[in-house]
Order: sequence, then structure tokens, then C-alpha cells
Amino acid sequence: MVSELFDADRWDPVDGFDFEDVTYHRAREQGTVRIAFDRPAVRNAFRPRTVDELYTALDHAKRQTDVGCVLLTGNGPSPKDGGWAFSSGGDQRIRGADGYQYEGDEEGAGPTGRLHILEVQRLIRFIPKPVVAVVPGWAVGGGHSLHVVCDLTLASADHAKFLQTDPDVASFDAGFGSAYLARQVGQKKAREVFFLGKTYSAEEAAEMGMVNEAVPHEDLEAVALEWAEAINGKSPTAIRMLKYAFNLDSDGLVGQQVFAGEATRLGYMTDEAAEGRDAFVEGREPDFSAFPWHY
Ligand SMILES: CC(C)(COP(=O)(O)OP(=O)(O)OC[C@H]1O[C@@H](n2cnc3c(N)ncnc32)[C@H](O)[C@@H]1OP(=O)(O)O)[C@@H](O)C(=O)NCCC(=O)NCCSC(=O)c1cc(O)c2ccccc2c1O
Repeated sequence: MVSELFDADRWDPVDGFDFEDVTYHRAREQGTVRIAFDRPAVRNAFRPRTVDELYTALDHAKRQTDVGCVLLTGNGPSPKDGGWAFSSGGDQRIRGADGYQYEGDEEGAGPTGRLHILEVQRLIRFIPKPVVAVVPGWAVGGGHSLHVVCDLTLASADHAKFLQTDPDVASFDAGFGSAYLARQVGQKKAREVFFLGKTYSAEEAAEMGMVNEAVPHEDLEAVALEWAEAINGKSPTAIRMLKYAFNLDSDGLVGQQVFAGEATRLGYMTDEAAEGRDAFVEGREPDFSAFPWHY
């Protein structure tokens, strides 16, 4: 069983990957993929291997031109105690002095610890399609920051809980996890989340503005697929440009670069751009006289 909420009739495994810490599926009836943390016994805490696999799956999803939406979730429940989690953040048992440590000589292991969940955050931010956090249980620490970074958050009304423990374990996501959260819920509330470390229900998190909707636990993945189907019915170009437009004012020059790259792509698709390229290739002066100065 992948997860108690997973409907095996609606998904196929994506071939070609040998993942241990995540599962990766593609919907049978729509252009949607489901990537899930698969360490329910430890509330889906992530270790370096988990982060590598998550990055690989997200990067693959990015490249699928017939996929319009990514669902990011956590499998469950825990075989130990029945608890549910999206993710409880970095696995504290393998946290070293300079980051999270690989075990032994596993692939990717190097001399230093890693904090590369931040690379996953950036990928979620830059991937040209919406990423929806589907939260069936705890979203804590670095797991909380991940849901903050996702474009939308859908949460189990019965089991989702939102908590920032970073300062309890002497960690701090001083990037998107805190500053971008403040843009979602306001400065006072974001500071409350980190400084007081209260646990919020899905309903409270929705009222605060960091969760889009709380739905009954058993409906969570079906509603997520409904959302994904709605997204897939829309214009890929419009959704992509809107995602990057929403990102732009928080992402500074990198945000401008990403948005501008897509504007360049749209420009390249015009006859006007083809004339510029063709003139160069043919060794002649370009003739742009047929193209208006739009206003
Ligand atoms: C998540 C909890 C609130 C759940 O509490 P609950 O009572 O429901 O469950 P248990 O506590 O009994 O947990 C069950 C089981 O799971 C193990 N476990 C849970 N979380 C983790 C974890 N993060 N790492 C390792 N193991 C975990 C727990 O030990 C139990 O195991 P048993 O063997 O005893 O069954 C609660 O569990 C909790 O508070 N967890 C810790 C949350 C936490 O502090 N996370 C780390 C925050 S820091 C972080 O994530 C982070 C990561 C980065 O990579 C960063 C990079 C750059 C900047 C910042 C970063 C960052 O902040």
C-alpha cells in the first residue's frame, strides 16, 4: 500500500526510478503527478537521500510538457502509531555539525553535511507549473517551510497540524520559510509562528492565509485531483506567466530573470523574432517594417 489515502485505480508509478524515501506516480486521467514523502514511521522527516529523490522527481516533473500540476504530499499513516504527516522537516537523528549527513558511502555522500532542501524550495518556486502541498498530517520545521513555498496548500481538516519547531532545535529557515510566510499571513502572525511555536489546525491555518482549504481527511487526495484537473484545463502559458508574476516581487532580480525568460520565449514565437533570426542566418539586413509598434 502506498498510503491509506492513495487511490491505486487513479495512478500509475512513473517508470525509471529506484526511490526509497519518496513515491512518484502519474495520474491515469490527467496531466498530474503525485510525489510523496515515504517515511511515515518518522513523520516523513527528510534525510539527504530523501531530498535527492524529491529533487529528482520534481525535476523530472518539470520536464514533462504534458504535466500541468504537481501534488506534493506525505504517505501514511505511521505503521508504529497511526500518525499522519506531510513532513516533520530535517531528520534530527542524522543532523551533523554542518548540515544533514548521508549514511556511510551512499550515493551523493561527501565530506560535508547538506542543507539542500533549500534547493528543492527553489525548484518548487521555479518549476513552471503549480505545485500543491497536500497536507494529511503534521507539517513541521522544514516540512512547514516546504508547504509555505508551494503554490497552494490543501489540508486534512481532521489531521493536518502546522508547527514551527526551528528555534526549538536551534535551526532557522530565514528565507522563504519565514520571510515569505510573513507575506502570506502578515508579520505579526509569522513571528508568532516562529517565536511562540504554537500548533495550528488546518482551519486556523486557512484563516491565517497559509492554507487554501481544509477538507475531510478521506476526501483529501480526491479534492487535490479535482484542483489539479482544474489547473490542467487552463492555458499552460497563462498559468506559467501568472506563477512567475506572483513570484516576481518576492524573488528580486532572479524573479525578474525567470519571468523575463518566459517573455523572451513568447517573443521568440513571433514572426517578428523569426525575421530577426532569419536575416542574420541569411546574411541580410532585417526587415521589421511589417510589424507594428504595439501600444
Ligand atoms: C512532528 C512532531 C510534532 C510529531 O509529534 P508526535 O507526538 O505526533 O510524534 P513523535 O514525536 O512521537 O514522532 C514519531 C516518531 O517520529 C520521529 N520523528 C519525528 N520527527 C522527526 C524528525 N524531524 N527527525 C527524526 N525523527 C523524527 C520521532 O522521533 C518518533 O520516533 P520513534 O522512534 O520514537 O517512534 C514531533 O515529532 C516533532 O516535533 N518532530 C521534530 C520536528 C523538528 O524539529 N524538525 C526539524 C526542524 S529543522 C528543519 O527541518 C530544517 C531542515 C533543513 O534542511 C534546513 C535547511 C536550511 C535552513 C533551515 C532548515 C531547517 O530548519
